[in-house]
Amino acid sequence: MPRTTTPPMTMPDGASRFSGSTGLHANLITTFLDSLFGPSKSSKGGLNITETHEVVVIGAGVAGLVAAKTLAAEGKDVVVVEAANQVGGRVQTDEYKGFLLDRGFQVFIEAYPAVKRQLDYQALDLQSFWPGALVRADGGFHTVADPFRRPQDLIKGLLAPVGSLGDKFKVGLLRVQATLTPLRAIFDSAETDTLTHLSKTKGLSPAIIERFFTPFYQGIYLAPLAEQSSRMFDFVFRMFAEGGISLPARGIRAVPEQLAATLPKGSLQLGVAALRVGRGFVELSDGRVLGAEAVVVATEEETARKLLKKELVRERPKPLGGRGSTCLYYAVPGPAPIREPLLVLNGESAALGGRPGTTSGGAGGGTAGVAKTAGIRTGRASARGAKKADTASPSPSPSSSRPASRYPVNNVVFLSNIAPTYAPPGQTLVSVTVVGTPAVTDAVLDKAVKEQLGDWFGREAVLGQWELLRIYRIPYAQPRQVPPTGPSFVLPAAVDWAQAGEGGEGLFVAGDYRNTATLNGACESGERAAKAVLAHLAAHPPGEERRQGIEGGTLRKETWEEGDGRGGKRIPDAEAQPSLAASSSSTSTSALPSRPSMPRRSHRGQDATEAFARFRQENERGRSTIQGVVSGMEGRRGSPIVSRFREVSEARQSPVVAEKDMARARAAALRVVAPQPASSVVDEGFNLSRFRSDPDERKRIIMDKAAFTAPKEGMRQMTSSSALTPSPAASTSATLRSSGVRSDASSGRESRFRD
Ligand SMILES: Cc1cc2nc3c(=O)[nH]c(=O)nc-3n(C[C@H](O)[C@H](O)[C@H](O)COP(=O)(O)OP(=O)(O)OC[C@H]3O[C@@H](n4cnc5c(N)ncnc54)[C@H](O)[C@@H]3O)c2cc1C
Repeated sequence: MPRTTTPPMTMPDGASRFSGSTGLHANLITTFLDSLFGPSKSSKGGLNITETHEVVVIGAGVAGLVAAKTLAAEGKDVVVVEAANQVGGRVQTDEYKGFLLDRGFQVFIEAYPAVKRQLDYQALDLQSFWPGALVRADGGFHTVADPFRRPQDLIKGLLAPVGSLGDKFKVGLLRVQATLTPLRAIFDSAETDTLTHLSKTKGLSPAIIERFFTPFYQGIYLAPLAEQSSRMFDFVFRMFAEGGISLPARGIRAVPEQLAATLPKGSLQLGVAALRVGRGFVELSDGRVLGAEAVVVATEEETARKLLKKELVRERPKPLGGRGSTCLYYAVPGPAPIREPLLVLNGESAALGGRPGTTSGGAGGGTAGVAKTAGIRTGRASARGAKKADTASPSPSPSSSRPASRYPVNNVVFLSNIAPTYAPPGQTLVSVTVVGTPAVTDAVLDKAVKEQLGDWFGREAVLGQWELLRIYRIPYAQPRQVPPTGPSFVLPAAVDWAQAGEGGEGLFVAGDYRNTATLNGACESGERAAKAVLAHLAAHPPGEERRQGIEGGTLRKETWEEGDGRGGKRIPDAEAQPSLAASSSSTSTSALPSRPSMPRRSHRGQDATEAFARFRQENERGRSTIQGVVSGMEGRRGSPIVSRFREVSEARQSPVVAEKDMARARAAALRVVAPQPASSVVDEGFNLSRFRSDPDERKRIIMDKAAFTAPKEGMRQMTSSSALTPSPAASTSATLRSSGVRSDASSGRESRFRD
């Protein structure tokens, strides 16, 4: 790909008149102002970069939030763009009539290692399930508890008609083995499907598979056991053995909300979708184009494949596809018919005609059956389940005479038994999970569910008192993970377009489809993407991706105005003022990299010019503190530009800088305190772009003591030997040190500013 030349940089009114060292200062200051004032514009190749960041993350699901959190914690200037109006992606909770309704029944598995690293469990106020389940079989409910954690239920468990004594012994062994197997070994192990794994490898009987493992794991995988990797079974089984399952008291949405709360203020942009992604830029649905050193695409697989076509398609020619689930919520007056905080499983799968070796199982067959009764087409997986269920041999259980079509439920939970906060006082919240998304009306589904649960909990109560609150149909709840997943179970975090000769370095991916289809997989892939981004940023000087990623072309005569709070909107060419690029004739400006220019309209442009002029005056008097500029502009207190200035100024001068200001202040400091060469160097054509990108150039300038002017107040000249290190990361930290930023050695973060 041809390297594009750097276009002339546009300057705010007045700035282009400066030349020589003043001109350079002007450029540095303009750069600084850009970093302070947010959206501004640079034109390149028909793309108008409206603001720039070190990293843009696309998607505020758990994976994107973890990536952003990790990067922000390292002091990176990161922005997250999210198409929806809230964070969390698939992890959502709605409040309705005083109930907390998670969008689809989900559980919080406490042992997940990456989840543990990322979340503060205490703050989530986790409300626990009892370890085990209540299995509906043979017309009654039977407790199957984890004897290691609820030994008091051991006898009940042994007596339950859910498999033989031999089965129960084998499950105990399986549990011990699981905790002794390293996680890595699980994902490296020979792989088959879960049904074969349980029946053939582990030697479990059809009874325990059908009555316990099928509804339990089908509720997790949202797919028949025959379509799920045995590695996933071993992983999740181990997680259950190691820790509890629970729900945050405020609903599952507390998970992404906690992650989002760690991000710097202003770094989340909701309700704006990424339309196009390339090396160094992201084009958004509101018309803006963000420039970035690195871009993390943390959407679901389908969108990621649209945004990053070539590489993801080559990586996996066909997408994994998704699995759906349907969740019905009911309000029940008074207490629940079952008081224990337990998951209730439909162990009557035998009644549905399922058997090991088929893919039926309780809900799979039932779901399709509902649709079949209603004469409506279902999704492929459900239909397959129905076919097998219909042809299987009948069970000897008392329920066997019932037609499968009437029994869609996979599992039921009286959620307010687990977390009383999920229901208003005096009421019970019931969640009912149906695997898949049956193509039947809500009324048909509600009727089928109530009929089944009427048999379980009493027809009069269920049909007469249970009020349907909402039905959530989620066609894409999880990516499918059908064996063989092979060595690519965990996919790489970086998209190496450069390798393909297409210059795509700086593009990264995250999401549960690149790992296990769980919260843990999402967290882990977010962590890995962030790690890859950090390595990339350390190896590539700032500006490189943006400069190289946007192909050459003509400058668009467009400008921007403020107004929508997200960086403004386009003003048609005809209304645009004459291009500033044309009036920017200074030699020094043309030598600069593709920094965004200041918008020229309204108070913002005036303020920028005024701030700049004020800054210059202060600078000449050796008082180039930002505070000086702010105090000089007291009269314009109401103006957003002044308050923004003040905010950053205060952050920079306070002894302890809040996390939220760190990234922006760091970026600002990097630009402002870049060494200011004397006029001789400027005359040679000091090139900030080259200074940033070319280690030799940087070294040359730094080594040439004569090339420096005396540092101004509040800015220290770089003297430490580490400042000479050609690595951009080292240069950055030296620069920060020179500006009074103390680096916290243990965390690698800058933790403090001083003037
Ligand atoms: C019903 C249900 C039950 C589940 N149960 C469990 C469970 O019990 N345990 C468990 O561990 N996991 C469970 N999961 C899975 C878990 O929730 C997911 O694995 C995880 O949330 C995926 O996170 P993600 O960040 O990879 O993707 P997502 O959450 O899908 O996030 C992707 C984000 O990208 C955004 N986006 C998409 N396109 C664009 C664009 N062009 N521009 C900007 N933004 C865009 C989306 O709006 C979304 O916010 C369940 C999921 C569901 C739905």
